[in-house]
Amino acid sequence: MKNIFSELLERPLQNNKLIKNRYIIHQFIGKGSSGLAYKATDFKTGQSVIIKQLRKRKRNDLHGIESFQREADFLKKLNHPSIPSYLDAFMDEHHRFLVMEYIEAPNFEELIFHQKKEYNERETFSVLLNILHVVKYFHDQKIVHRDLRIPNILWDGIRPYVIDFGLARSLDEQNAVLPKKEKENMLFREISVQSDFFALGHFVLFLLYSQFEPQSKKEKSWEEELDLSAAAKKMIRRMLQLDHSYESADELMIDVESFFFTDKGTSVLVH
Ligand SMILES: Nc1ncnc2c1ncn2[C@@H]1O[C@H](COP(=O)(O)OP(=O)(O)OP(=O)(O)O)[C@@H](O)[C@H]1O
Repeated sequence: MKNIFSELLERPLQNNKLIKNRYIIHQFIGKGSSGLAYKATDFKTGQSVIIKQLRKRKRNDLHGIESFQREADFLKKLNHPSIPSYLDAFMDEHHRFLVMEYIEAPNFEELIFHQKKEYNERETFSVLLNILHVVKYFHDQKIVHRDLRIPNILWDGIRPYVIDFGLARSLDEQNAVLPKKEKENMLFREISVQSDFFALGHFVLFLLYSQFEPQSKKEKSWEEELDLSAAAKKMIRRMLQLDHSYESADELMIDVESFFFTDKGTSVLVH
């Protein structure tokens, strides 16, 4: 009960509030499972930033603090134009905060469901290839994201951006004991590169379904509903681990690249 009330009473910080004598809050963006997010300006540098604030109910919870800390550590370690740069982390008497570069781009949830963008097969796999360059970068650093869902991938029309490393883990922790709720969702949450490909399989299906218009009320599988090339089906089946799974981002990238040399996929390569 206490948690429900403290959650309801957890009011976001007010616009124009100054924190750490440095950051001015402009806009409350939303509440996620672990924190509240704000758009702000660092008035020392003039830069737009995102400030994440650990939720009240998580601030004494070891898992909550650890995952907040992990996200800060991974962002510090990663240095890539498609991943927000780590800027700062600090505590005041009530809260923990993480500050990162603000990325001006809509996410795929916004693009598909609000802007009603549609993606055909070639466009979908072109977007995927661009994302795989980023995924390869962090997999090479032995980091798996474990939450590559449409709200966590942003797109400015040229470049993808991967945000929210709150569930990311190091591949060195492959034998770590996962919380029970993560165990129930092993294909998404396993500490392995395959869990990121599994999530990307679902990501690809979200993009492909943007063009889909149901012909009947009968529920069918994606393979029956979508009119896909054999190459596309094969890649998605492997990402979803219905057939033997991909071992690395390189292996998947080779398949995506060769898809563009088949009839269906001429030259929409954007890097
Ligand atoms: N670097 C960034 N640039 C722009 N917007 C961002 C950035 N990081 C986060 N956001 C925005 O803030 C929202 C919340 O951030 P994030 O997903 O990292 O928080 P979370 O608490 O882990 O949320 P969830 O539980 O939904 O995964 C995102 O949906 C996104 O719209």
